[in-house]
Amino acid sequence: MHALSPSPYKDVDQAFALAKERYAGLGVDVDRAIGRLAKVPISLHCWQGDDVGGFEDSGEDIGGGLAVTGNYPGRARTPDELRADLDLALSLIPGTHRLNLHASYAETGGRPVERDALEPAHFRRWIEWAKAKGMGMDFNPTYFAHPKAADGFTLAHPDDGIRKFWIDHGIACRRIGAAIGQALGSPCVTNVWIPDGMKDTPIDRKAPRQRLAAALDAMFAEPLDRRHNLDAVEGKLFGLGSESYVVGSHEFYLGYAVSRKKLVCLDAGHYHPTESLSDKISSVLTYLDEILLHVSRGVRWDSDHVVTLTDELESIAQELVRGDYLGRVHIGLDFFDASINRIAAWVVGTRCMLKALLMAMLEPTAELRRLEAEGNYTARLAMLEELKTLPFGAVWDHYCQVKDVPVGPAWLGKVKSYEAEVLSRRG
Ligand SMILES: C[C@H](O)[C@H](O)[C@@H](O)C(=O)CO
Ligand SMILES: [Mn+2]
Repeated sequence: MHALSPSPYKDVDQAFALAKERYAGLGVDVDRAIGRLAKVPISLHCWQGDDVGGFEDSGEDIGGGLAVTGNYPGRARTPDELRADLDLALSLIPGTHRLNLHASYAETGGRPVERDALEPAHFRRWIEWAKAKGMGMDFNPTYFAHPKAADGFTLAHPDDGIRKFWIDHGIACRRIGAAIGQALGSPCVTNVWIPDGMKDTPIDRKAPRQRLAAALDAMFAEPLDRRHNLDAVEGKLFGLGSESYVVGSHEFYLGYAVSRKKLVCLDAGHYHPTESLSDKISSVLTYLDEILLHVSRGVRWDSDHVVTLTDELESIAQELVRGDYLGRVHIGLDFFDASINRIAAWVVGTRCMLKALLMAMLEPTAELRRLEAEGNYTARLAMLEELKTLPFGAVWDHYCQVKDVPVGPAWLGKVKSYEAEVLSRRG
């Protein structure tokens, strides 16, 4: 037990010792699994903390076919509040992680700065904050909540001037991404998602896609050091108000990423409900060196519910571990829920992602592979079901304890105290 860990669970060590024996009986080295998990950063998205509001104070609606529901008190209203909330969330999640920031979270000293004129200096305080915590950062141009995106088109806009504005925003953001990556000594994944699409059946599906490809080429023209910045492109099946046609579909971006050597971003909420992100990982990694994940949870029309330990989350983690893909996959989260405590949402989602990875790392994969290769599908199925009730929780509790974060639901008490002392005082 970690000397500094005040845990209400006196039996964590004992349970861990028994669990370790159980896993060892299956040939699984629990300590190795824990060591592997500790090396996996999850990129926490800033936008869960303030309902995707950002700090531009432009008065614009979120737009872009995105919707945040709920009015739980305590939304972060300033960058300092958001950083304080993230500080608390990160203190309740085992391991060292990353921050995923949107361009609309710039700090411009109260002076409005247009998005095509943003510079690394506007993110200096975020970079300093991450550096002090030994964290890396990822970045996103913001193609919504802006008058020039009000008609639902940005990089595929038919108007040359508007398209140019958004290309220049992308150029500015790639430079900011590179500055972040250089400052923090870890490549920044700069992910492009645009809302462009149509509510009803378009006549011309072709021209907007041709404009988007050309706009992306112009935006990506400047070569940047891959040690500092990695470009990613994120597709989507539909959005609110773009139900019939999305210019940047999955197929569009997969083709773009393969032909231009970019990362594709797979968002778990962006496919037809009968499709699963987990099945796409090994397909796209056959052709791409690296990808970005936006781990989310789609529920009916909404693509962005808080991540929980679902079968699909377990499958995603299994694919990453079984395929030995962790060095090629950047794991980010993407959800926004304003109906519950926003810090708790980060903690639940990130802890679930880590739990799923740990479960996958505790799998006797070599043995399961052997059964499959022998065609022994009966034993494969039986083993997969038996593995589900192994004492995984005891290993997770031990991991939280050695990483000096609360074991079990004890973290919720810290969030509730912060809610009473800090969040409830926000207007
Ligand atoms: C706020 C993000 O950029 C956004 O969620 C995007 O990644 C997305 O998934 C849009 O549906
Ligand atoms: Mn996403």
